[in-house]
Amino acid sequence: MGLKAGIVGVTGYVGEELVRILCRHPEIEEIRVASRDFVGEALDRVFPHLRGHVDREIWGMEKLPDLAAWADVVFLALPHGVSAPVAREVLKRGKRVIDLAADFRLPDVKLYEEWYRVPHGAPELLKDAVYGLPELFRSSISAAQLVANPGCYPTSALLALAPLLKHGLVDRSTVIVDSKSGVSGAGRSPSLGCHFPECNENIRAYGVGVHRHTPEISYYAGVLSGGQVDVFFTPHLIPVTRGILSTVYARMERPMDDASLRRIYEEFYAGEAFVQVAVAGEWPETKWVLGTNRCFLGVTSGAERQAVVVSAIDNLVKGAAGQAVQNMNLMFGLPEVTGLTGPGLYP
Ligand SMILES: NC(=O)C1=CN([C@@H]2O[C@H](COP(=O)(O)OP(=O)(O)OC[C@H]3O[C@@H](n4cnc5c(N)ncnc54)[C@H](OP(=O)(O)O)[C@@H]3O)[C@@H](O)[C@H]2O)C=CC1
Ligand SMILES: CC(=O)N[C@@H](CCC(=O)OP(=O)(O)O)C(=O)O
Repeated sequence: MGLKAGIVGVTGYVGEELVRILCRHPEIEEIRVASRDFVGEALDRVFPHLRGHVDREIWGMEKLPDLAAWADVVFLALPHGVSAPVAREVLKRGKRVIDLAADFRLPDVKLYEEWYRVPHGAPELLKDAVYGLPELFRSSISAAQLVANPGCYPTSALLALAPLLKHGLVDRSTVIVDSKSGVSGAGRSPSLGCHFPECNENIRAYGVGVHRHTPEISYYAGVLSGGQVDVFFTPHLIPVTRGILSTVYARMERPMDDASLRRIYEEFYAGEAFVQVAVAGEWPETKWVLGTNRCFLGVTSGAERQAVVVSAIDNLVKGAAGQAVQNMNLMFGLPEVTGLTGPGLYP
């Protein structure tokens, strides 16, 4: 097909992961990249592991109009608040945008500004944005000009919750999402909390009760179930580089044995290339998904009518760059798995 892909924010972890995936994608003809710092540098000087694979100069943000005019699709791996006006510039030139930040994930400006505490940079575009979680919202993605790639925690939580919610199996008044993330989830810019002596050999909850992924999980859980879902979400930082493990708890409306619940999950995700339901007695681990676009789910129903679902993803792949490429494949009519297959890293 020969697609031209632009990546803005290439010097971050998500931008780099996009390059890593797209440079092996058989339908990508060329990649051009932009960022704020390192302008004029060769990308393979910033990331020597890309040497011999992608040989590009990093453009500054002033070249955005050129990038947009040239590209078929532009990925925005920028912080929230920064990406919305950039999306507007690209869309103005008739090109497709996949935004990996949070600017277009929530349904309205009020909710966004309440949780993100910054003014929305392009509110007029919200109505056109499509939430890019393919396994749950596939039909609207292919025609979209603007895709809001989901947050990493919401991806892990919503894939775990969807069968329960779609089938009306659980009490929607108390859904608990307990998540652990590796430190790459916080991006490449140094911060005290991610400094090695602070986060190594340590586990800490953060954003308790106020994390900005809470409304994203609640809103799309509500869309899936057709009613309000009260989500209690707590993320934790753990001393690994990549990976998210989310454990989701909900009270079942009626008793159901393990095998029946697992069958519901297997049927729900039958035919999905990237969602695997673990066999009985297996509990997903982050090492099962590292470097892959997979989500591994383990499920059980306990004696007290509780459903417990364990969900493992790689935050940078299914939680970000891989899912964005999955969305690109859908938007351009390519097989959804193109450029995203193959086993991950182990150990
Ligand atoms: N890390 C993860 O696991 C996930 C991240 N995301 C989201 O993806 C986006 C990128 O995340 P991540 O790669 O981790 O973040 P990083 O902090 O690693 O990278 C951010 C990138 O944005 C650039 N940038 C920052 N500010 C500006 C600006 N004002 N103008 C232009 N460029 C700017 C940075 O450039 P420079 O190097 O020049 O400062 C860098 O290239 C964020 O919105 C994040 O929330 C989503 C899912 C998962
Ligand atoms: C470990 C860690 O810090 N994780 C990040 C998740 C980043 C992310 O994916 O969030 P957005 O794309 O919604 O900004 C956090 O909790 O803010």
